[in-house]
Amino acid sequence: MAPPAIIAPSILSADFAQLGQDCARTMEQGADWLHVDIMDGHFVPNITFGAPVVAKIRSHVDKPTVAHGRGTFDCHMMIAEPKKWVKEFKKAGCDLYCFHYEAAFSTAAESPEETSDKKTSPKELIRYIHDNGLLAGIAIKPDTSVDVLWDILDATDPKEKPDMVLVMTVHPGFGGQKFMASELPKVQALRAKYPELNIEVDGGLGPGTIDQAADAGANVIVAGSAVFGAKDPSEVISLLRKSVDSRAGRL
Ligand SMILES: O=C(CO)[C@H](O)[C@H](O)COP(=O)(O)O
Repeated sequence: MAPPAIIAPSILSADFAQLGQDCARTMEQGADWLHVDIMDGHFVPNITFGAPVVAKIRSHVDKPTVAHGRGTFDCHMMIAEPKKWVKEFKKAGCDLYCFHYEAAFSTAAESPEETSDKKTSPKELIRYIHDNGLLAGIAIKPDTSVDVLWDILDATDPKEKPDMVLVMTVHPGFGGQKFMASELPKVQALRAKYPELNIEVDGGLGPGTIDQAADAGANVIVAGSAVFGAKDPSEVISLLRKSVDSRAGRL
């Protein structure tokens, strides 16, 4: 059976002038995780915020008591040099550090102050994230084939295996874009091979698109505009959860 639904509202659609309160309210409305979009203006053509802001909002939401538990900060690192920021985000209160495969061969520098000629690789980066006490996620953009993930998911050393895969259903950079159903065969292929893997989808998810994503096998659902723009966010969160859990035979 696929793992239970995890609903992770993307705070990209929150009111940044009252981010802490918006995050706390979303949790009260039934969210499991918060999806925290970090954009650096290089890897994607947009800039959001960094570790100091994550540290501030962390104080508004209780830390999870178990891995993958309620209150998990699922930090989606849309940044060009993911290894550089692992320690900073751990300190800030991130729980799950999800980097992009497309950025994973960048510099091996381990802090913003450091430079390095060495390059890292996805498996090395996952090991490094785990060694720093975080869960590790790996994300792929719409133009990236799911085939790049098999070798990583089949890593024999558990330290090099990701805890979650994120399949982007929009081109990363902005909220409120149209859902790309063309990405769902990637989710189907992942679910067929890994029944227990946490598979996250992100971009354009809401009441009108959730059934397709749930049918494909996604269980971690990111929704920004659909949740923060809803008249009744609790109702939307509950609808997303039901769609996933009923398809997984949990209801
Ligand atoms: O990663 C993202 C953009 O790069 C956002 O998380 C995503 O697009 C969510 O927004 P929405 O649900 O409004 O599409």
